[in-house]
Amino acid sequence: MGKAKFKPVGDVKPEAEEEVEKVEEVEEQRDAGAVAEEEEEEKEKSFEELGLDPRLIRALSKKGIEKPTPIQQTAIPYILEGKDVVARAKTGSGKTLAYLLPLLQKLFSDSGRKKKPAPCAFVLVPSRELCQQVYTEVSWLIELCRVQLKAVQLTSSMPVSDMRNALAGLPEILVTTPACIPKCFADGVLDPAAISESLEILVLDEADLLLSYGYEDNLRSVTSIVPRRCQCLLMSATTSSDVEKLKKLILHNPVVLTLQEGSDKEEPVPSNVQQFWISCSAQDKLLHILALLKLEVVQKKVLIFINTIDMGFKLKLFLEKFGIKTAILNGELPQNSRLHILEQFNAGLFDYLIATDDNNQTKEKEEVKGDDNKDNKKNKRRFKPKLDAEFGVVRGIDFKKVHTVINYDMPQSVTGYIHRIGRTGRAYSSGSSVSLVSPGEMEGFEEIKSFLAGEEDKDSDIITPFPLLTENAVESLRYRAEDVAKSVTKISIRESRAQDLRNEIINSEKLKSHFEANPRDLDLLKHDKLLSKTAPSPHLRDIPEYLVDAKTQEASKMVKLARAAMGNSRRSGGGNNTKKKRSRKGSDPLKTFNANGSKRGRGGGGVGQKKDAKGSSDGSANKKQKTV
Ligand SMILES: Nc1ncnc2c1ncn2[C@@H]1O[C@H](COP(=O)(O)OP(=O)(O)OP(=O)(O)O)[C@@H](O)[C@H]1O
Repeated sequence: MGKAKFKPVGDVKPEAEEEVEKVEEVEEQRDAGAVAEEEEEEKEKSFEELGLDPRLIRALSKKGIEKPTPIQQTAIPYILEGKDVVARAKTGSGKTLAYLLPLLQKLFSDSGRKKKPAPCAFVLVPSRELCQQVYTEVSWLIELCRVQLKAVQLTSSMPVSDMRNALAGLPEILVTTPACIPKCFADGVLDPAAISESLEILVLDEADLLLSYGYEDNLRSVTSIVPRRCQCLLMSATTSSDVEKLKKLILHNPVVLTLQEGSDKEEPVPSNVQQFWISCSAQDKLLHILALLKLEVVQKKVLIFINTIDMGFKLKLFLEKFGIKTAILNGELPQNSRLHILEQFNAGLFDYLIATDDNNQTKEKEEVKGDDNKDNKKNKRRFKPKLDAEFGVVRGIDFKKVHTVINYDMPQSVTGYIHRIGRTGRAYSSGSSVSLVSPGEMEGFEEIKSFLAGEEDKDSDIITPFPLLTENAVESLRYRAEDVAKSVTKISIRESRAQDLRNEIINSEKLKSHFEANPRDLDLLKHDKLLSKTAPSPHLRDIPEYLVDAKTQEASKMVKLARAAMGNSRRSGGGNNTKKKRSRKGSDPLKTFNANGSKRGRGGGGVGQKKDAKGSSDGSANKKQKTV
């Protein structure tokens, strides 16, 4: 998170000029001293210098958070001043605390006074998972600060009686989705007039996603009762016309902050994420993911994205046959199960999570065309899933310690790519991504690449070919992979999906009561259990050494060594990892090792300098390539 600059973007209304100038002043001051790296470092502000309350600083310290990220350094003072703020900063840059800290500080001064008839701070997020995440974050801050504030979360699926109970203690902070508020009005749980009287701060988190989740009408009914004096904050990872629309709909003369790191170019993907790709046919994707995971040339934990639920089950069943256990996360699972899977994954209880990243049912309808890219009219969908409209597992979720994101299926949009990749390399940690790109996905992939490279740098290769898998290594697995793939039939996929759903519904009930009694116990149920009825046969579980190409074997050893050096063993818990950053940097084989033989020197032929897709090896095409 090194050097950072902020500058105003977009069409700020004339009356906002004063604020924008202030932002420019900030930028000028930073630029003036930006010659020497040390000076730049010196200018980094501490939480104290941002004017944060000592209670909050102590609470952060207890959680191992010692210095603010760039977006926090810039946004917090403006929010404390009472300005409306639009903050755009890349995924994992710490936007949640950037608004929660000043929001809480503002409420501190009110705590102890007479309770208001409705919450005075609303945080609106696009999904239930995010609701839970933000609620958890705000709850530990309140707890550690020992202040008399109360936060609640509401989602549309809650029974009205639960909603009433939650609001009965007159909470100051409400974390919810936009869809839930009109429902609360309709059920008489929230009173619009009381909100108009009480509301002081409104936050739209993940603003770039709110409209794409279909919340426009819901948001309009909320904004119609937001009082003029209310401070509005809009946080987003990408710039889009949706953000602009929301800005116009809700904000008054906002300060617009855009985080730019290192250069003037906007880089929406964190610079500490190395991005790779592998070109293969749609049919060969199973083979390639098998090679990546079985030969252990990617760092665990691994988050694997697919576009349809059936594909997730196909992948799970396929990998199971080789003794690779995975868990599945998608919108048809009950909410308790989803939250539990997330908690278990974050706690390091399993290494591989296969996730479907949104609730777009049209994609689900395409599943029959599916992975083989074949139109097959006979294959009408028989299993119609009931997807949760507030499901959004990927976007904005703070997956902990994910080292690798794999796009098994390519996302359908540039924004989708950015949000997926943003699940690794969060805050000050490092990560990498590997995208499996079939010929049919190449157009979309090129679009993503040119977006990331930007207008001026069209030829630069931010996403480079994955260097640690040789063709021999992949081919050595082909026979087994193809044989096993045939055994994963549509019927077995359907049965597994139905079985998994049944299991999780039962689990969900157990979880509900269990969580009530033991909120901290994570190990009640295993989500990465086998779905196939037969255990993997030994000849598939253990790939004989003679089959594995020597160079890939060496790469795999390096990855394992790096894992050991990083202390990234399975079942490692949470905690602050900034202290390990140095050794992690030095030992990541994705920076120091090249399967083609050479170790990477400063100007040498490692991953960063590896030949690009067009065959350039002079490094010029890779000048945007970041090392982790
Ligand atoms: N100042 C800090 N120092 C260290 N870690 C931090 C700091 N601020 C936040 N974090 C941690 O960084 C991670 C990412 O933060 P957060 O989820 O707020 O990112 P984000 O910008 O909202 O990402 P996204 O756009 O994907 O939602 C979290 O685990 C958070 O606890």
